Formats: sequence, C-alpha cells, structure tokens
Amino acid sequence: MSLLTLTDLKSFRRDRIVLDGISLHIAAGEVVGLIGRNGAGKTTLMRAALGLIPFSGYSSLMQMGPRLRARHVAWLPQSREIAWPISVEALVALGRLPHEDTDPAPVTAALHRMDLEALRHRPATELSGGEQARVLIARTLAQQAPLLMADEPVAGLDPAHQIATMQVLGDLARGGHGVLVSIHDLGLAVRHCTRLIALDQGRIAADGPPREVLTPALLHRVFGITAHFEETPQGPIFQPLGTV
Ligand SMILES: Nc1ncnc2c1ncn2[C@@H]1O[C@H](COP(=O)(O)OP(=O)(O)OP(=O)(O)O)[C@@H](O)[C@H]1O
Repeated sequence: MSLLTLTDLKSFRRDRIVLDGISLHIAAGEVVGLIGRNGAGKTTLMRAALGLIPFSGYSSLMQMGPRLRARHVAWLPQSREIAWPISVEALVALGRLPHEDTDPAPVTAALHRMDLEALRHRPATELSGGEQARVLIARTLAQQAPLLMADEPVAGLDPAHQIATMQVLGDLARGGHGVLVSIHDLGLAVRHCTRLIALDQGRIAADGPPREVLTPALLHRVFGITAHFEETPQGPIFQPLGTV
C-alpha cells in the first residue's frame, strides 16, 4: 500500500527551480533514505510533499484534510528548537494531539524507544542538543502515524543513539509503517535503509536498493567522492574514502 505518492513535483525558490519532476511512492514496510549533497533539495522535497511550501504537481498528502493528514504523517523538521521549558514527557505527549486522546501508552512506549525514561521529568530546554533531538523523535513516534517523514533525524546524535534510532525506524517499517528520512551518513543509510533515493540538483538521480544506487559512477557524479563498499557477515559496510 502506498503511504505517499508524489507525481511530477516541482518547486521554485526565488524564481529558481529547486525541485523538478519528482515522482515516487513510499510503501508500508520501507525505510527510504533521501540522500544528496547540501542544497540538492531533500528538505524542499519533504516540505513540498507536506504542503509547507508552494509546489506544482501531485502530493497524495494534500488530498487529505488537515485532521486526517495529521493522523497519517508524522513530521520531524530539521530545526530542533524547543521553545518552552515543558517536561520531556509533556512534549512527547504533544504527538498525541491529532488523536485527541489521553492514552499514556504511546507516550510511555516512545520514551522507552528513544531511551528517555530517565529524563522524562526534566525540562526539555535543559537537555543537550542530542537529547533534545531524541525527545523530538519520540514525539513523532507517539503520533503513531502510518508514515514518518524526518529531516536528518540522526544528525547530532552519538553513535549508539544513531544506530538505535535507525533500528527504531527499521522496527517501525517492519511493523507496517513507512519511513522517509533525509540522511548524510551513507554508512548508516546503507545498513538501515531498505531503499535509497539520490537527489541531484532537484532531480532524482537514482532510486533503488542501496547497493544498486551507490555505484562508483553515481558516487562520482552526484557526491564527488570515492568509497569502499563491502558486504560482510556483519552487514554492508560503506566508507567514503576521498573526493574527486
Ligand atoms: N527559503 C529559501 N529561499 C530560497 N532558496 C531556498 C530556500 N530554502 C532552500 N532554498 C534553496 O533550495 C535548494 C534546496 O535546498 P534544500 O534545503 O532542500 O537542500 P537539502 O538537500 O535539504 O540540503 P542540506 O543537505 O544542506 O540540508 C538550495 O539551493 C537552497 O539554497
């Protein structure tokens, strides 16, 4: 089942085309990594799909009313700013707003999944940057939406929490959700994403399983790098080596 369909999406910023002809589906069971250089259009693609910036073309999310959309898709923006000193638990509970319920179970589960139980009563504004990022991820988990869209969810997290967060996204997908994440760490992307979409100057340069997307030719053309890519008994290992 497709949870997100985009057809011929285009977006302009300051009269310059920054997304052009984007067509894709995200299905239940997928963790799709959106990759590309700085400025390639990853954030723009997700914000346009959500209707947060103007675009032309079709986004299935825009066919839903605001209430249905809030239940269908959880969104983690790149900005990790927390404005008010509310408790971690209260902030995570904001993820339940679209459901208009007071069921504590999804909030408790989200706190547990993001390793936040010990911090639940702390003011969220008094946490470290990485801890705040985990709180905001937990809020999106508490929303229990079929589709999760996250802009660089693991940026700023320590290695253990990066891996744990990617595993949480994998668990969500295996539980029938769909996930679209922008990510710069190609090593993590290769290990945890079921599929990669490489963006280059606002267009899709490649879309498929990590091994098929991250070819030497694509790495050269889209990222300007060389890399070592190896299948091992511990899973695939991808390490950028140099610039070209
Ligand atoms: N508010 C804005 N006004 C004008 N141009 C913008 C604006 N936001 C983004 N752009 C431009 O749109 C293009 C795509 O930006 P976008 O933020 O989508 O890239 P990205 O792939 O998410 O990059 P990064 O990896 O650095 O987060 C860039 O050329 C950027 O300069």
